[in-house]
Amino acid sequence: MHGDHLSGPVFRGQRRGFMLVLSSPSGAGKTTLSKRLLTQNPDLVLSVSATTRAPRPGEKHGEDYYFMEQGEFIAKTKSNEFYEWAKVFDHYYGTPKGPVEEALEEGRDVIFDIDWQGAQALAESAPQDVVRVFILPPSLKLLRDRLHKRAQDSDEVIEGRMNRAKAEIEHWNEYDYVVINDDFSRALEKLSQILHAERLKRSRHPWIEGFVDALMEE
Ligand SMILES: Nc1ncnc2c1ncn2[C@@H]1O[C@H](COP(=O)(O)OP(=O)(O)OP(=O)(O)O)[C@@H](O)[C@H]1O
Ligand SMILES: Nc1nc2c(ncn2[C@@H]2O[C@H](COP(=O)(O)O)[C@@H](O)[C@H]2O)c(=O)[nH]1
Repeated sequence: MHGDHLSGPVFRGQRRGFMLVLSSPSGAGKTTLSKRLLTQNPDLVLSVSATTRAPRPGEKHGEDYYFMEQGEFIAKTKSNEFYEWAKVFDHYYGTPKGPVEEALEEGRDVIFDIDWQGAQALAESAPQDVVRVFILPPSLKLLRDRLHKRAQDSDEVIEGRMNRAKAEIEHWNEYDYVVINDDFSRALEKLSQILHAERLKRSRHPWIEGFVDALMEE
């Protein structure tokens, strides 16, 4: 029965995966939201970025980021190993190509936590495969509070990130969806709804054409 292909492992390979891209000003909650979405959906793949910034307490190489020196990062840009890369808050960040391509070809959806520059680059390179979600904080005051409560950056770094917040927010209308992360559970539920609705889109299920043809022949 073809309808069974809409869920479960049989579904894999029936379609190419898509890229669920989350952006927001720093501290709005996209990392926390994406980690929870991944826990709820173990079939989703996280795109682990490379960065030249130093690890925060508790961050693990290969899990949160691939931490590397600037020289190694630049060499990788030259050998075309990134889908996209950008300078954000004085450090380099980039999306390694290999794991993302592999996951998409296996029909697995990949979640990204990247800035507006990265989101634009992905959407330009693969417009059919990219779903963009912008996460907004309820207010700039609460954004600052969250950055302080996270307690992982110096006051100077936090001020730098707050100074960039409006420049990031200016790109909100380039995104397919906007979610205000006020109540965390509600924001997570919205993100989950976006993921599941996108998975059901007709354009992602070319096999349905054959199913309808067969139906019409009955
Ligand atoms: N809805 C929420 N209400 C209150 N606190 C929240 C909410 N969502 C996330 N937070 C907290 O806000 C802080 C910042 O969240 P997070 O690190 O996920 O932001 P981010 O957008 O990924 O930031 P960055 O771009 O700097 O990586 C964390 O301490 C997180 O626990
Ligand atoms: N264009 C890209 N932006 C990225 C990537 N990985 C992370 N980011 C963005 O950088 C800032 C800062 O992140 P932080 O972990 O230092 O707080 C944030 O907006 C991320 O979304 C990437 O591969 N490409």
